[in-house]
Amino acid sequence: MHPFAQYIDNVPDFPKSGILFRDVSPLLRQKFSETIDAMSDLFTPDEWAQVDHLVGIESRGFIFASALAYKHGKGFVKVRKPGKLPNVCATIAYGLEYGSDELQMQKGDSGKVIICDDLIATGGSMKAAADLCEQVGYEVVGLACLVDLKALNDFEWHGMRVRSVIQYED
Ligand SMILES: O=P(O)(O)OC[C@H]1O[C@H](OP(=O)(O)OP(=O)(O)O)[C@H](O)[C@@H]1O
Ligand SMILES: Nc1ncnc2[nH]cnc12
Repeated sequence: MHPFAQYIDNVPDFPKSGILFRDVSPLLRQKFSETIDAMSDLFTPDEWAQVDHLVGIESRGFIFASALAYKHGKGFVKVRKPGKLPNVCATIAYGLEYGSDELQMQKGDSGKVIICDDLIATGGSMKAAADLCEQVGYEVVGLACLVDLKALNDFEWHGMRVRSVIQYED
């Protein structure tokens, strides 16, 4: 087990019956810099050099995308839940482990992006974000999560796998 796992709370039946919620809040409280550095290490210096922006998926993805953008001197781009962004260019409905929702983006440019989130479960949120990035004009060159619930997905997008720091196999 990854040493960070001791700082992740496993909460049964949250937010719905049958969901085992992996709460990374204690890890962020106690090991924030180390966590961001570990996500940074998912990509080589050469890979970082070609990136223009970090994309964060609202809301927990904002934490990681913004910290990595600052660390690497890159731009920060938001994927948001409906009704929060002006000048929306694209909207996608999606399903996630415990519900369904929509994500939205503003028009992008031709920049290369890495999409960040705290956790991938079914992959619904990550797929929606990657499809949105493509629709609004970005080139997706990386997908990154702190936690991958591997039993719930075999996710890839256009042949690209998600890189993660911590994996749960069951
Ligand atoms: O792989 P999936 O099945 O799509 O689930 C993963 C998503 O679920 C959580 O977001 P949530 O929508 O709960 O929003 P939050 O970040 O605002 O808590 C998490 O932060 C991921 O974005
Ligand atoms: N099991 C889970 N724990 C934490 N966040 C989640 N988002 C979707 N599924 C989740």
